[in-house]
Formats: sequence, structure tokens, C-alpha cells
Amino acid sequence: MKRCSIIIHSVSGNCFIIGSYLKELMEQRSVDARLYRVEDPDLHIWANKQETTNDFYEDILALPVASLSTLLKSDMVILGSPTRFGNITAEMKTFLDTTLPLSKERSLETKFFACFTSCSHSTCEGAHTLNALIYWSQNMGMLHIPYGVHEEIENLDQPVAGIVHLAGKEDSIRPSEQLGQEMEVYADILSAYIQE
Ligand SMILES: Cc1cc2nc3c(=O)[nH]c(=O)nc-3n(C[C@H](O)[C@H](O)[C@H](O)COP(=O)(O)O)c2cc1C
Repeated sequence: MKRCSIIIHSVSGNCFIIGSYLKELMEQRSVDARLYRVEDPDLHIWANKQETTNDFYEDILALPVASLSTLLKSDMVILGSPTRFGNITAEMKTFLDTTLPLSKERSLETKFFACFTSCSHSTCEGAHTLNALIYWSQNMGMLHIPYGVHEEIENLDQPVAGIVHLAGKEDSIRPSEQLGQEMEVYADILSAYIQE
């Protein structure tokens, strides 16, 4: 089976929920899907003061930490990061900055790539985050698979680049059935590239 590594950073749990569901969807489509996290040394502080972090704190910590070998062993890499001022988080950036040798060696060239984000209120700001992640994948020579246009889905509010979740001011609007439909469509598209 081809391997798909989903690597997340998540503080309030939304990227964790999306990543977990995507893993499930990819597994249902005969893909060896695995979920990883990037390191976040401050997460315990957030868990102490924010209920949304506390909800998934142990589940997030239980995930294996992604490394360069995670990327090298994957046929497809999916990155999920919260949006911070229209960009990825410092923690996701720190992980991506460790990949410089892989870009020089072109070790990830021709592997498939996809991405998602969660933000509070702005699909537009989320789209900037997706672009930052895609730009990293282009540096690696990876092949980005977009979400695309889907008129069959009723409430059309996704950028073509990937998945954006809107969590609201308190981060407490968890990914919905609507987003679930969009993710199913995206899982169909993504798995088609690596199904055996
Ligand atoms: C420092 C900071 C900056 C943020 N910037 C944005 C932003 O530019 N646009 C937005 O819609 N949400 C913004 N947010 C909200 C987060 O993207 C939101 O909490 C997201 O759901 C977190 O994902 P998670 O639940 O996986 O941690 C920001 C949050 C923080 C803490």
C-alpha cells in the first residue's frame, strides 16, 4: 500500500479533527494513512487556560512527531496548520525549516502534496495559509493536488487549493457535516493518485 503522511499542528483541536478524519477517509480508500504532529513546546500552557485545547490535548500529544524520515517514506504528504495572521504557525514553520537539506537533494521530488487549515473567520486568510504550504511543496518539487471546483456540493465556500475550516471567534465551531462532505470529495481525488 502507498503511504500518506498527514502532519498537523493544532492548538484548539480543529486541525487535529480534520487530520484524523482525513486519515480515516484515506484508509477507507486503501491507502496506508498515518497521522503525525509537529512539536509544540507551549501546548500544555494553552491546555491549562483554554477549554478547546484541553478537549484534545492528550490525543494530540499521543501522535508521533514527524521527522525528515516521515517525509522520505511517504508517497503523499498532507500538511495541516492553523492560520496565524494569514500564514502558517511558527511551530509548523520550524518543522518545515528542517527540510532544507531535502530541497537541496531533491529527495521529495514527484511526491504528492495536499494541505488544509483552520482559522477563525476568514476563508481568504486561510487561503493565504494554504498558499504558504503549497509554496513549501513547490520548493521541494512536489506535486500539489488541488481540491478544485465542486458544483455538486451545495454550500460552495472552499478555495480550489485545499480545505479551509472556519472555527469562529472561540475556536469552538468544530468541523461540520458540510466540511465532512468536502473532505470525502477531496479524499476521493487524493487517493486516486496513490491507490494500488
Ligand atoms: C496569533 C493568532 C493569529 C491568528 N490569526 C488568524 C487569522 O489571520 N485569521 C483567522 O481567521 N484566524 C486567525 N487565528 C485563529 C486560528 O486560526 C484558529 O484558532 C484556528 O482554528 C486554530 O486551529 P486549531 O484549532 O487546529 O488550533 C489566529 C489565532 C492566533 C492565536
